[in-house]
Amino acid sequence: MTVKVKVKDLSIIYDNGDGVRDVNLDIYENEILTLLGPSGCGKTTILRAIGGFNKVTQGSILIDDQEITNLEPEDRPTGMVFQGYNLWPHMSVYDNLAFGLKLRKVKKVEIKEKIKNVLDLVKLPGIEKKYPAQLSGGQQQRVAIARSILLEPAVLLLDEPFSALDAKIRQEMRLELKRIQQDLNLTVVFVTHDQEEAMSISDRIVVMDKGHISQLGTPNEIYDNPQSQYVASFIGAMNFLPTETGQTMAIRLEDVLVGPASMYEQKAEVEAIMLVGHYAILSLKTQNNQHLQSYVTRTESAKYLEGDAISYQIAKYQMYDKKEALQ
Ligand SMILES: Nc1ncnc2c1ncn2[C@@H]1O[C@H](COP(=O)(O)OP(=O)(O)OP(=O)(O)O)[C@@H](O)[C@H]1O
Repeated sequence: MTVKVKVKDLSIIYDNGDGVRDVNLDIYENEILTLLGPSGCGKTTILRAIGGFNKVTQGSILIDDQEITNLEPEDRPTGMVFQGYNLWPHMSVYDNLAFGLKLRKVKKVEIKEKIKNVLDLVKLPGIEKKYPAQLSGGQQQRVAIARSILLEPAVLLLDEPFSALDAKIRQEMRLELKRIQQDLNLTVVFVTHDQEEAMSISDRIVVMDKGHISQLGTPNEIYDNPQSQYVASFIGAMNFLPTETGQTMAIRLEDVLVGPASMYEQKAEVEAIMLVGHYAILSLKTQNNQHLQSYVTRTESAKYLEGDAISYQIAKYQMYDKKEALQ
């Protein structure tokens, strides 16, 4: 795999001491790499540094083996889309899209052609004459992405681009982005604090915690093998049970198998049944008064009532040292 962006020993320390420290990261060509973590963990700081919007305290950033650490944003082969839609409200979609191309002295007929093609790509054909205020949030964000793509960046940087959109449009936009990225073979660095979003669009995810990388891996690697309790708590749903040895046992909800009272060795009582669309979450109280949750199908959930005696088995779990505080 070709390394497109290399982040080497990068530290960015703000005046108040916050920031990111000693970040090392290789981003491959044609991948969507997501920086994921809670607010303030340093995702945006890294993304902005790649785009040239943050002063680097130490370390370097290379794109296609060329050092770009101190270049101005406009001199880098990157395109950035921010949280808001950042279209110019007084300009038509056409003028918004044409702006960067005109600066690059692209010929008028060519600009027209490129804008037509990119609007087809983001599935908004024929909206050249509209103004941003006449578009929905999702449409505006597609235009913002189209504007970045038009300049053919080597790397597309997206900072929570869908966070202002409602859940359904957000999901559609994820699929759209994945399609566009594959159509154009783009290298994308994506920032989000939404683990579901990260899981669904990324080739690889960087889970961040307080200015450093906690874990880097494919969505499956991170889901199946979280290397710390912090990562385990951040990705997907988990049961955390304290053990007698002072460690914490982490169990995915799908790894708690439940059945009638005689089925498994471990016994429990049904505390609550919560329907969540096509499946349900069964809450159990174990014999030593611990609480466990399990995913069951709707059909399965209909077999139980609160207070029923049932049995369970833990199919898979991981142990973490208690020393590591849950965040
Ligand atoms: N310009 C700045 N000056 C001082 N501190 C800053 C500045 N920008 C960010 N920080 C601090 O640096 C840390 C990392 O911030 P950053 O914006 O990168 O986090 P984030 O993970 O992107 O968070 P969010 O999801 O809220 O955007 C935070 O503690 C933040 O308060």
